[in-house]
Amino acid sequence: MHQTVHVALGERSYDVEIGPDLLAEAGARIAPLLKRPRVAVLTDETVAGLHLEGLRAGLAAAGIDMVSLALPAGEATKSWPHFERAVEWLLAEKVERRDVVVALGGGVIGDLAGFAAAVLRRGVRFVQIPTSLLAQVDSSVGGKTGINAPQGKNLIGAFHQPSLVLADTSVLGTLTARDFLAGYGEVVKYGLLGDAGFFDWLEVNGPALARGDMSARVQAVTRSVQMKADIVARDETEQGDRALLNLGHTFCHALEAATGYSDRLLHGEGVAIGCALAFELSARLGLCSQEDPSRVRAHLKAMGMKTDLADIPGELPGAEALVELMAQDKKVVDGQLRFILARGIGQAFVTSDVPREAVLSVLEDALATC
Ligand SMILES: O=C(O)C(=O)C[C@@H](O)[C@H](O)[C@H](O)COP(=O)(O)O
Repeated sequence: MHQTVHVALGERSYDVEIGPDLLAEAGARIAPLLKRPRVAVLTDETVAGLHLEGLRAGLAAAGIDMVSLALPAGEATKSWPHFERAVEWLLAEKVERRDVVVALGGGVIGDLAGFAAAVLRRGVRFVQIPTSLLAQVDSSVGGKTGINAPQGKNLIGAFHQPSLVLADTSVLGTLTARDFLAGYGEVVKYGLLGDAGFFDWLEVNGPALARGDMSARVQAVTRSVQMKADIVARDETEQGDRALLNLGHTFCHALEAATGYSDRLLHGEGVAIGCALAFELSARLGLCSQEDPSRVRAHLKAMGMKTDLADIPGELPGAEALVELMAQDKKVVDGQLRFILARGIGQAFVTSDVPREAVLSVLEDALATC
């Protein structure tokens, strides 16, 4: 059942291994990268309780020692204080330039550990062991690392590719339903941005995925990672096409900032709502038919996911304030915001030709239902 996706980036190329029970094989798979049999593992407290001993045993089976630091779970950890703590710990552990840092966790840990590895002694290698669906299909692949700033999401960071990604699909079984569905938001994104057939497949197989069907999970993770690998190989540093992977994220990042990176809205939940809004905006601009946003929302709802701004608990700021938050988006060029819109399901494209009034009107209508 194991699959391998190769990310072709010249001397920065690496494999993404996907399948059940990979944690037990971690030592054998990481060993070829090591100059000495020792790794430093960054993780979070929740994941540590569930999977750190499994990783320790997998490494020990290949004679590899590990030291570990567990940070608090949650998006608030992607911030300067925890980043500083992680870097200082790696220095205290005397992690050397030829050593390997391991990120064991979801997107927060992967992004933070990757950024720590990028700056430690001006760059050490790192291995991603993503434990959430979101991290397996998205954040562990492609080398975007970083932390959030008070001004916005992921505003401080570096491109730093991992040397290997081990996506153990068995560990998805320990996710809460909420976390699994948040990650599913990123899976749906791939169908929406570039593969209508995959979206059709998800409409049929999404419920089986959520129930834990391992073969469906491996298939969905592999298709998602393959799509991401192809895009990243064409455009590693987001000069063009890579921005397609940002479908739904312009709205999402503004909503995450507006909710204070709190438990009110998980990143993947914001992506799902953001994709629904991006399709609504596309339909209103006459780019796609009105059936497309309806179909997107129908599938998200059928999966029991957050779809509307009304699904976010607590107060939200007004439409003007949300658009203002978007001004910090990394896709802004010469002060002009760029959006990922769609001509249909599977047909996303990047454009700066979006009237501010159209964005405001989509948001005002969405806020009116809150
Ligand atoms: O890898 C990418 O490129 C993406 O845009 C994938 C996104 O799903 C991911 O959330 C990414 O971290 C967002 O990047 P950002 O540059 O918009 O912060």
